[in-house]
Amino acid sequence: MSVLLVEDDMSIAIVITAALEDEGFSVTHCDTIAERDRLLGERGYEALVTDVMLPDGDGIETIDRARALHPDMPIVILSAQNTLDTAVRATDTGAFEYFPKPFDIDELARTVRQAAGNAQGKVSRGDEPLGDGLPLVGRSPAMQTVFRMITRVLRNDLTVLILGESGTGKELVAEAIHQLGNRRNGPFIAVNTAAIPAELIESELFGHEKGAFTGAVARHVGKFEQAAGGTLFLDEIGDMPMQAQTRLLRALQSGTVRRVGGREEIRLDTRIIAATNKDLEPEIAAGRFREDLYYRLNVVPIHMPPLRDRSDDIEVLARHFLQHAANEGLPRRQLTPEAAELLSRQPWRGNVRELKNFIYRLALLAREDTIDVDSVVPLLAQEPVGTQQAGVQEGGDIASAISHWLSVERPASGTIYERAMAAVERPLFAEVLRDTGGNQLRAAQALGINRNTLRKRLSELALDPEEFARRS
Ligand SMILES: Nc1ncnc2c1ncn2[C@@H]1O[C@H](COP(=O)(O)OP(=O)(O)OP(=O)(O)O)[C@@H](O)[C@H]1O
Repeated sequence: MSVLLVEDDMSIAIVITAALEDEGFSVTHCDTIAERDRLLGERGYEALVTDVMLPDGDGIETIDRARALHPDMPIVILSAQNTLDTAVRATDTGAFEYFPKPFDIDELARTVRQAAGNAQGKVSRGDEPLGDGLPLVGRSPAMQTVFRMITRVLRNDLTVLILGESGTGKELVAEAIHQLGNRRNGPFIAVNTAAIPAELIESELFGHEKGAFTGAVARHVGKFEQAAGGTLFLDEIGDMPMQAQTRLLRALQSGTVRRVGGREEIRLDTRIIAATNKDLEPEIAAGRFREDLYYRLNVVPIHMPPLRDRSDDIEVLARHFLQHAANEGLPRRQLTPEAAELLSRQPWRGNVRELKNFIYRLALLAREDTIDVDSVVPLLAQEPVGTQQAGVQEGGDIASAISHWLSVERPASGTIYERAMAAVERPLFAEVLRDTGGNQLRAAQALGINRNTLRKRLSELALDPEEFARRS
C-alpha cells in the first residue's frame, strides 16, 4: 500500500515515513503543493497525508485539486496551527482525520492504515463554507482534543453533554458548536436551569397557555419553542429539580413538548447541548439525577479540563484577553515572558473566567504598558480568597491592609487615590455582589450608593455582575 506524504519539515517527514513504513506502507515524500499535484497526476495512492502550511501555499485551500485527481483517496491533515478554525477547515474538506501537531506518531500510523483500508472513510462535507471560528483559544493537547470533538458534531444534531468545572469554557464551546454547525442560522438559546425557581422551570422550558396557573395572564412560548431551528443550551443541568428532569426526559424521548395547560403536542426541532459542573455519577447514586436522562444527554460527552491541568494554555489565553481588553478600550499592554511564566504557575481555581477577570484588571491597573512580574505579584495577592492565594484583605483591619498595600504596591505619586480606590472597591463590590447573587439594585442599597454609580464603577473595574448571578 502506498502513501503520499506532503511535509516540508524534514525531521517530521523522516519520523512519519519510518512509522508508516513500519505499518507496511511504501511512502513517497514531497515538500510542496506543486510537487504533490505532479505526483498525483502520475498515479493514485491509498492515502494522502499532508501538512497545511507549505512553502508554496495552503494544503487545505488547495485540497480540491488533489481530490479532483483522486476523488476516493482518503486524506489525513497535519497542522501546526492548532486553532479551532484550522480544525474546522480541515474537517470541512471531508478529510478522514485531522492531527494537530505535536501528535502521537503511532496514532497517526494507525489512522492512516484505517483510512487506507476504508473506502467509505470520508466524513460528509459541509455544503457551505464556514465563517471564522469563535475566539476559543487553546494550544494544549487537551484543548486540541476538545477542538476535534467539536468538529465531530458540527454536521449532525447529536446531543452533546459538556462537563467541566465552572469557568472552563463550557458555554463558549456550546456557542462554537452552534455557530459553526448546521444550525448556525437559527437561534442559540441558553437557559441556566439552576437559576430558575423550581415551580417556574416547566413553564420556562415548555411554555404555558393563558390561565394555566395563577399568574399565567398570557400565553408564554417556552425556551424549547424559542430555540426552534437552532440550539437549546441547558446550563447547570446537574442542578435541575427532579420533576423538571422527568418532563425534560419525556420531551427528549417523544421529540415533542406540550405547553403547561396546553393540549397541542409541538414537534421539537432543536439541538440540545447540556452542560454541568457537577460530577453526575454521584448525583445519580444519591438519587438527585435521573440515570435515564443522563444517558439521553450523554450522547457525545466533551470534557473541559480545569485550567490548572493545561497550563500550556495560560499564556495564550492571557495574551488573547489583553488583546480583547485593548479592543474594548482598556490600555494596550504587553506581557513579558517572565510575567507569563508566573501566571502559568498559578492554580486559577476559577479557571478561565478567573484568569480573564484578572487580565482585565491587570490591563486596567498596571503602571507600565509592558507588564512584568512586579506588576503581577501585587495583583495576585489581591485575588479573592478561595480562588487564588490569601491576600492582603485577609490580614487585620483596613488600615493595616492599606499600609501593607502601599508598601508592596508603591503606587506612583499622583495616582495613589485612584489606585487605592480600585484596589479596595474591587474586593468590596465582589463580596457584596456575591451576597446579593449579582443583583445590582440590592448591592447598591447594601453599599448605600447610587445604582448608576455602582454600574459605572463595575464597568470601569471590569467586574461582571452576571458572574455572581451564575455562581449564586
Ligand atoms: N478557551 C477559551 N478561549 C477564550 N475564552 C475563553 C475560553 N474558555 C473560557 N473563556 C472565557 O471565560 C469565561 C468563562 O467561560 P464560560 O462561561 O464558557 O465557562 P463555563 O464553563 O460555562 O462556566 P459556568 O460553569 O460557570 O457556567 C467566558 O468569558 C469565556 O468567554
